[in-house]
Amino acid sequence: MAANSENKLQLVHSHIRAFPDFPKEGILFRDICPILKDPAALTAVTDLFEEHVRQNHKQVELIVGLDARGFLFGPLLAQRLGVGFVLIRKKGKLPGATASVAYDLEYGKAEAEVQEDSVAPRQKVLLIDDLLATGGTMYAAIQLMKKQQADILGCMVVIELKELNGVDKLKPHSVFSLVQY
Ligand SMILES: O=P(O)(O)OC[C@H]1O[C@H](OP(=O)(O)OP(=O)(O)O)[C@H](O)[C@@H]1O
Ligand SMILES: Nc1ncnc2[nH]cnc12
Repeated sequence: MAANSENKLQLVHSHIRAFPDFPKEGILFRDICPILKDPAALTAVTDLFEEHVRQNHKQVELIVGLDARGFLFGPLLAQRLGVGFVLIRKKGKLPGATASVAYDLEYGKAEAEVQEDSVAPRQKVLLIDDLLATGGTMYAAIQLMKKQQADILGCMVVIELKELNGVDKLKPHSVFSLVQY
């Protein structure tokens, strides 16, 4: 990896905090708020995602972000790439006709929705979120994109919690992560 990219990764890494027992006992919560507070760190995240997409997924047509923290990184990346951004939201937040799917979280249960007219059949999409834990949220997003008959190019996250094996749940789809724990 180029020295420049390595420096950017270190900058991102140094802007992630860990909070034990949040939101429940036994969960080590990885907090990305310091990244958002430092423009250099947020630019580094966007640069690294952009570099990955330009090298591996030139054909991308839409960035699809997951509620809520995928919304913090996705639109910045989409704007850089000159493509659109689509929201996958928790149930009950999107107007109009929606498709939905239920899923399990590391610390609970939820239901995800997308507007039916947001992605056209065979559109090439990349999914983005801040963090991959069990992979339940990203798996639900993949199911929603399949319902839309999208062409899923891959998934991207800032943080991957490797011990939870979320990547296995998402196969054969690829997961690109900046920081791994
Ligand atoms: O891989 P998983 O086990 O599914 O967990 C990862 C998801 O959990 C967090 O979101 P959360 O549902 O807490 O919602 P928030 O973004 O609204 O805080 C995180 O931002 C991911 O979306
Ligand atoms: N450990 C964790 N830290 C932050 N967000 C999460 N979402 C699911 N697990 C998480």
